[in-house]
Amino acid sequence: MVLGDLGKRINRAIRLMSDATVIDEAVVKEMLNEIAKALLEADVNIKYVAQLKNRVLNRVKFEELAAGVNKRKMIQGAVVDELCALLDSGRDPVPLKKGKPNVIMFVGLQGNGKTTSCVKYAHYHQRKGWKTALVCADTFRAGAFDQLKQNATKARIPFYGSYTETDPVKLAIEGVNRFKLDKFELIIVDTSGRHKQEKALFEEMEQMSEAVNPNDVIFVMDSSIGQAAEDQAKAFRSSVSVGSVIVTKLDGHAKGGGALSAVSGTGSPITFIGIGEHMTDFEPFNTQSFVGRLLGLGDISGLMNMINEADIDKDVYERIAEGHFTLRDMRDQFENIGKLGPLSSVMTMLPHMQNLLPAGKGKEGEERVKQFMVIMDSMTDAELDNPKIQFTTEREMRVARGAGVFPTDVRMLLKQHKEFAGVVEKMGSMKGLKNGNMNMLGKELPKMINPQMLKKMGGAGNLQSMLKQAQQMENSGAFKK
Ligand SMILES: Nc1nc2c(ncn2[C@@H]2O[C@H](COP(=O)(O)OP(=O)(O)OP(=O)(O)O)[C@@H](O)[C@H]2O)c(=O)[nH]1
Repeated sequence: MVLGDLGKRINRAIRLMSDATVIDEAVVKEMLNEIAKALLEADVNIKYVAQLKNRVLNRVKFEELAAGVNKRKMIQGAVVDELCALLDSGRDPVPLKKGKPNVIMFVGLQGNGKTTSCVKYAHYHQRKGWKTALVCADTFRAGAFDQLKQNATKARIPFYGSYTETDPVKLAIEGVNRFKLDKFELIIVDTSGRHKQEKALFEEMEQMSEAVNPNDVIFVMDSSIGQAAEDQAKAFRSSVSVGSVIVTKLDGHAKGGGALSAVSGTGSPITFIGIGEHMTDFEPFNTQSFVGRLLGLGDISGLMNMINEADIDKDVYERIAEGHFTLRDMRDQFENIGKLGPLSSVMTMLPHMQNLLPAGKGKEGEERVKQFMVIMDSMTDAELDNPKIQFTTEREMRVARGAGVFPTDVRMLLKQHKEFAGVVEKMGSMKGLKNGNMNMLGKELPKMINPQMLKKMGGAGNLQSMLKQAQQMENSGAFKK
């Protein structure tokens, strides 16, 4: 999870408070001091940290609390709400209009991730069905057009640019007009940056904005500058009408929390975050979801949206409900998860699941899943489709050779499959599960899971509440079949 350490420290402070025999003002103050320390180390401005502490304390008036009130839950809720408030700009982003040409201009300093984010943004919307195109109006940095061209080609996004034209405004107008004629719905204009905020950059931005009349201006900012983001965001806002912000490089910076809160403090909504160099290392930003994942509480509604949007094979869930789980089903499952997004991100959407992936090990888990898929690709159809398959040592060695791995890797895969298949078989024998009886599943599933793993998932209670949330989402029609 992005900012995993910050989340873990806040979580630990909340847990210590919850474990205290008596929860009084002193215990709550101690918890808030720990949370404040963690936030300050993430470079959150001291003024916001003090505000958060005061607001939580004001909400928990001990002398006025009625008997029987669940103090732990109430205090936890207050902390979550105030963390959300810390990241909430109070303003909605500019909505995009389907079926119309939306011109979006990207601005930011050089090297902050503007070009990369333009392509990620285009790719994200293209996957959601928007007719999207890119215009490279960065004539300042040599190589900017090549970078955009290469990435746009990889993502199959139409683009416009020139190696010879030196006037960025002229280029932008030509590109936007061409794509408007072709009825593109999202026309993204990448503009030049500079190493620092300087007159020439702001003048160019103003001219460009007047010329292409954008529906939205997105400011791209590197999170590594922490709370200094406030001044940068204000400077850009005073020059062009910035509608929203994309905060990049949150994958590697301890100061990310400071940057996010500082930007929100300027009143510009953060719409996306960049969490790596790859095209899919890009996530929509929503305060509730972000705080939920930061604290390991999960984001079931975000996960359901991802599942609905991804083109995944849902038949495998039917087979599981019937109690069958072959190696091919396991392969399909891995493929489905891969379609949702990076494994490390998907895991944080499930409550307490990030505990299963130790800090910084998300990529390792992803590599392991990829390796398992290569191993399964070296098996025969008969092996993949027989739920009770037994491998001889000879076959294990042959499959390992075919996949270019060690026989121990093959054995590890078979062991995992056997464990899953066992749970699935027991689930299949439970009457009512096929009709989606989550209550029954909530009671029975904890008995089938290895106790250590169950503990890491937050215990039986958490598993039940997770299933309940999923059921509520399903009942509300959020999960389309
Ligand atoms: N780790 C990480 N790297 C990123 C992220 N976003 C961008 N980068 C990297 O940051 C570097 C600079 O990104 P660019 O997109 O070229 O920056 P730019 O703002 O367009 O720069 P100019 O075009 O010169 O203004 C590249 O190496 C990117 O791969 C991110 O979210 N995480």
